[in-house]
Amino acid sequence: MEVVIAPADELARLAADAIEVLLTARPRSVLGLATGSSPLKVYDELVRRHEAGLSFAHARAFMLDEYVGLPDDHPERYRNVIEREIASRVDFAPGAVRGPDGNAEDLERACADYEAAIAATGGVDLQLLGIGTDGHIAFNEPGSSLASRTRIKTLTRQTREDNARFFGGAVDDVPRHCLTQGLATIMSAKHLLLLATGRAKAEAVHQLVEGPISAMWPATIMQMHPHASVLVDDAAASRLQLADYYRQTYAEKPDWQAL
Ligand SMILES: N[C@@H]1[C@@H](O)[C@H](O)[C@@H](COP(=O)(O)O)O[C@@H]1O
Repeated sequence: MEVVIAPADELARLAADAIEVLLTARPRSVLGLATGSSPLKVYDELVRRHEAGLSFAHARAFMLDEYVGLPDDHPERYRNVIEREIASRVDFAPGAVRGPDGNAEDLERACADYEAAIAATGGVDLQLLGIGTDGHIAFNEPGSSLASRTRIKTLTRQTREDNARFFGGAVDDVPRHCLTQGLATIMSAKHLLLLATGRAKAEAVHQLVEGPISAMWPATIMQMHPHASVLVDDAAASRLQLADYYRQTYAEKPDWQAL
């Protein structure tokens, strides 16, 4: 696991670099897109690079998760968030960006179909991730099976309170259920790239990088991934025990070594 501690703008550039290198080498790559505020600067940076010539025309993308039961046109439905923040701003082909269907009549079937669709592409090449204050990735809340696949989950009160800011502050308007890629689904991606900024994420980041692997902090499963990059700002890094070592490692990183 590589930990990079840097200002948020630099983190966004590093993440965009990794995506640009991938798409340039293999235009048909499969990207994993995340919602939440953490990846927004990365998406802005990708849009700038798209305007400078980077193409997504042959790429495909899969979203991590979706609320259950939000109307199709609700602005906070993750499908609409991804469309607004990135998909509509670059040149993905129609139908190239997919998410789990939180309004399907048969939700279990929708989860199984989603797993099959990801597998049919050969799997996600680079998965962007944020982290919840309780250590969730996608919507894998504490207690999630470390071997889980896409399924229905119940959101914790903490996550609904954290996300209430997207619903005008009204926690009761935040859905109680979601469909989410499981931890094993996420672990199948070839490169995991997690972004976290702000002091509210400091404990979750400490557990993710330095805690024991446990379903209580689901993101800790990333310690088992052979290629995981954790990009954090000073505030999110403020509880890391080995912060000096991570800073030194990044400062001494050879020029030829990518994330
Ligand atoms: N399902 C999403 C996660 O994918 C995201 O990583 C997390 C953190 O969000 P933010 O980046 O806004 O802090 O919140 C949500 O619950």
